[in-house]
Amino acid sequence: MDFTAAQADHEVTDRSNLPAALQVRGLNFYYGSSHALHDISLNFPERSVTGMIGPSGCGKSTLLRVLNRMYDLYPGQRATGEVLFDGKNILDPRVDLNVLRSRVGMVFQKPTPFPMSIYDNIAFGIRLHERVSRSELDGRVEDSLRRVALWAEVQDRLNASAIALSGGQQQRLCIARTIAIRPEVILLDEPTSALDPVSTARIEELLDELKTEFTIAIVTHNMQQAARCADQVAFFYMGRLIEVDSTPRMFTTPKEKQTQDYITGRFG
Ligand SMILES: Nc1ncnc2c1ncn2[C@@H]1O[C@H](COP(=O)(O)OP(=O)(O)OP(=O)(O)O)[C@@H](O)[C@H]1O
Repeated sequence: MDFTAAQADHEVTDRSNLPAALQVRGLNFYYGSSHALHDISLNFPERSVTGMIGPSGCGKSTLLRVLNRMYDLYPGQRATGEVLFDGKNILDPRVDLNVLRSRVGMVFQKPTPFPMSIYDNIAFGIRLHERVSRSELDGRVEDSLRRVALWAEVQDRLNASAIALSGGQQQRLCIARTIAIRPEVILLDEPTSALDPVSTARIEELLDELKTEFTIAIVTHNMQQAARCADQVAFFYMGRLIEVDSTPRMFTTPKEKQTQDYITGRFG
């Protein structure tokens, strides 16, 4: 891969010295008796993008779903170890999951707007977590839509159904919905895999802006995307974290042979 060309338009810097917003320590994860993640330890530096790459089935999405306890919705799935967020282990059963998920937001592969108006898609989550006046709500909706560069396209049809938006617009709406709640961390699971190249580029530009304020973790199959967007990249293989490093080092001088084989397209 031509790493320099992939990065040309994006600022990717070594932010690994920033304090970690999330610290994963000795994490193991099980789907029933199937051991899917093995002893993962990984820091997510604050106000940075961490890219998670690796072949299908290596555990990227599983790790992402641990970071906001999404797996808790499914019986038989369990995690051991620690994920420290603000000094507290979010795997602790006493953690309030509504609060956690308002602080650690998630955007999925397929855009998932609610079957309601564009305005209500954003307002819904805000109303769920806070008591705000109508004028403040209007301001928050507008601000969130502006942040994802959607305001100009939808300001005249805020009461129209979100389902009528294009796929790229829907995904930006889902990101707006997530940031409207003012989380600290945003998790994105292959957020552009269902989008065309123009919509993908817009989302990637957006991530560059959002990282000034939020800590971002993104799962991607697309190595050019990881090179363009991420400040650090973590490579997973068969449920293990093989290597994590700053993006330039990861793509130019990976330490492990498995990483090298993967990024040069020898498998995966
Ligand atoms: N609900 C489930 N029940 C049982 N096993 C599961 C479940 N979901 C995932 N797994 C298994 O856990 C492992 C990790 O899966 P995961 O979806 O995290 O991988 P991934 O790296 O995100 O893959 P992909 O890139 O294909 O999305 C795989 O072996 C998968 O088969």
